[in-house]
Amino acid sequence: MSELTERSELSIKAAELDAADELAKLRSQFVLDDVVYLDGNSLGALPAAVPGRVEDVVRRQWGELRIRSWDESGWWTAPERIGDRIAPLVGAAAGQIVVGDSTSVNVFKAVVGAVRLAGEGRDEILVDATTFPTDGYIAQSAARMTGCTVRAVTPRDVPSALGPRTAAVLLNHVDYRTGRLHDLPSLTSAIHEAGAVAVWDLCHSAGALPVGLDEHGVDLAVGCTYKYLNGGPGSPAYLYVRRDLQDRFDSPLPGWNSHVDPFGMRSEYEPAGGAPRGRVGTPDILSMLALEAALEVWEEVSIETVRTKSLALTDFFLDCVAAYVPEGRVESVTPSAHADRGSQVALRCDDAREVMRRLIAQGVVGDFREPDILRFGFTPLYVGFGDVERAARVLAGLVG
Ligand SMILES: Cc1ncc(COP(=O)(O)O)c(C=O)c1O
Ligand SMILES: Nc1c(O)cccc1C(=O)C[C@H](N)C(=O)O
Repeated sequence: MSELTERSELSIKAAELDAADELAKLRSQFVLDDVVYLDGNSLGALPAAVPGRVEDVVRRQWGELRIRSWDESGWWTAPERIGDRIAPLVGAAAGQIVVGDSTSVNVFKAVVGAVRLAGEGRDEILVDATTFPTDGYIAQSAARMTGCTVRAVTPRDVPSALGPRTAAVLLNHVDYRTGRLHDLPSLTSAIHEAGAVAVWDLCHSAGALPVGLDEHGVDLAVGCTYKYLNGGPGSPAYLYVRRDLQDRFDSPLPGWNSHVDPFGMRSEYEPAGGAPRGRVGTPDILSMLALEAALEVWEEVSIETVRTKSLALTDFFLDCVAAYVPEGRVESVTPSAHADRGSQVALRCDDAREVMRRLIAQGVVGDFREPDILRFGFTPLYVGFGDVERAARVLAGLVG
């Protein structure tokens, strides 16, 4: 088939897929221009509801109500309330997620908390060898503080690395570089069989695919909200502590916001019950309420529908790349099996840094990851099949 015929066939296919896409209407709920935005796995696009909400929070809630807003505008309870909004997206019942702090800080709370839950005689922390670096750094420090050692293990090798000394295992649900989706149900169950505590980092899966935290008995989980949840730059992260562990969860950062009686101003620490035990200090209200507005877009969306579209988008991108880009010029390092794929496609390419720079200059925004990865994230709420076809076509024009 000639290149031109192939191109028009894929363009027609893209138009058909867009016409049949039940999520296509959501794109208007985001502020987007004619750029193809495939970097929502780093920073999600701006939901149209956010600017007005932030304006109200600043001008009315802060400007007019001032201190009264802690009660009257629901500021004080925002961490748990917004946690409950995230909960269904990651398969958690209400009352187990608290929003606040960065992912890194929550990794620290979760890993130290996990080691403390694991109890005596367990002094090894296994960490995903392919992890996003911050998790590894934090785990190292958590280990030093708790008298543990850290061992880096590739997720698929975790079952054979587990033993009677394993206290906690920190894993990424989706690999930030390759887009590989790890098998959360079976790894969690192997960790439990060994008597250890499972901590999952959901940064690259929450809002892109079903996680099933409760269903799979995950112990602790953390995630950011600025990627597929579109909370905005630096929006607060979250911590999940499974309900039956909450009474034993011993936070290494027991700030006054997690006290059972914060305004009692007591010198003795007594932890609150439930999700608020994961709080630390005063919540970052402006970012948090921007996130709350951003989450409204999920009101009528099921995460299963999002997953179906996500897989269709990444499949279609791989098809378009295969059709347009000369063979051997780029190589996908993202698994082709749906069961192993998150919501991104990573293409290895020798001159990836320069190619991404030129792609961005031509209106296709992905990102470059060391050493040679072109990374494209597909946010089903606002990316369409026409975007996908255009991205592959522009890429082919650059590398062909
Ligand atoms: C898997 C993963 N964990 C953690 C982080 C970052 O943590 P923080 O929100 O503390 O910057 C990222 C991305 O920045 C990430 O991809
Ligand atoms: N959090 C980020 C930031 O503050 C600046 C630039 C990028 C980020 C990211 O989130 C990177 C992202 N976690 C990644 O997967 O590479």
